[in-house]
Amino acid sequence: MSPEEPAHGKLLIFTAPSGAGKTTLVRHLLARFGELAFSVSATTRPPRPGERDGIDYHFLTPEAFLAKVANDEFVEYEEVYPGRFYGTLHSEVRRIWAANRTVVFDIEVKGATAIKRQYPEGSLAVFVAPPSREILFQRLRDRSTEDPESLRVRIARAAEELAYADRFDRVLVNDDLQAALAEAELITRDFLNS
Ligand SMILES: Nc1ncnc2c1ncn2[C@@H]1O[C@H](COP(=O)(O)OP(=O)(O)OP(=O)(O)O)[C@@H](O)[C@H]1O
Ligand SMILES: Nc1nc2c(ncn2[C@@H]2O[C@H](COP(=O)(O)O)[C@@H](O)[C@H]2O)c(=O)[nH]1
Repeated sequence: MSPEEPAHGKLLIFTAPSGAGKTTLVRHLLARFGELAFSVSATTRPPRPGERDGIDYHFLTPEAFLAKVANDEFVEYEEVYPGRFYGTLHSEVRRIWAANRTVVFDIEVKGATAIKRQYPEGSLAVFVAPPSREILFQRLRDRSTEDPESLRVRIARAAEELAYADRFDRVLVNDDLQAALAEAELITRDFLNS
């Protein structure tokens, strides 16, 4: 923990391969539970249509991102795809805990593991599993956010990430969306009340 962080609050981590549905679940939970606040990650990838700087991500140049790395401003960071960095800022965790809220993360498996390692107390990590690899890849294709090369890289990485499921506290299978949203709500309510 960085020395300036206030008393340790709770952390709710949603992790999964790309396309499994963690952003969909997290958005729903943020609308449903006022106690939660989203940890806005920093990234060097360009914004997708409709994404807003400071809301969906802090969109940074590679130079600005690496300056923050050198300045020890990240809880964790990963080069998730070649040349594409993503990281959790200490300032986000501090901001949310200072407001007495629980930090919610939408993060890939290595970053989730790093956060769990740094905050073993007060954290819950939920792995969102797709019903099958084929459905996962189909969802990624249907989302239509990636160019063919990015899609290929995400699918290759997703195959590796599926093997991480057992390392987290809970596995939530995102098959029928309404059922998955209901289960995510139950998990969140139990965690907030714990
Ligand atoms: N249960 C579901 N049934 C059908 N489609 C779904 C379901 N859950 C999510 N989707 C759709 O699948 C796509 C991927 O979902 P989402 O963007 O939430 O995944 P993600 O895990 O956040 O991916 P990434 O890591 O790439 O950001 C989206 O188009 C979303 O609307
Ligand atoms: N290690 C981290 N991974 C992160 C962070 N923020 C997001 N992510 C994950 O990156 C991939 C790709 O995201 P996308 O928005 O380009 O689809 C996805 O798995 C995110 O969850 C972070 O701060 N650290």
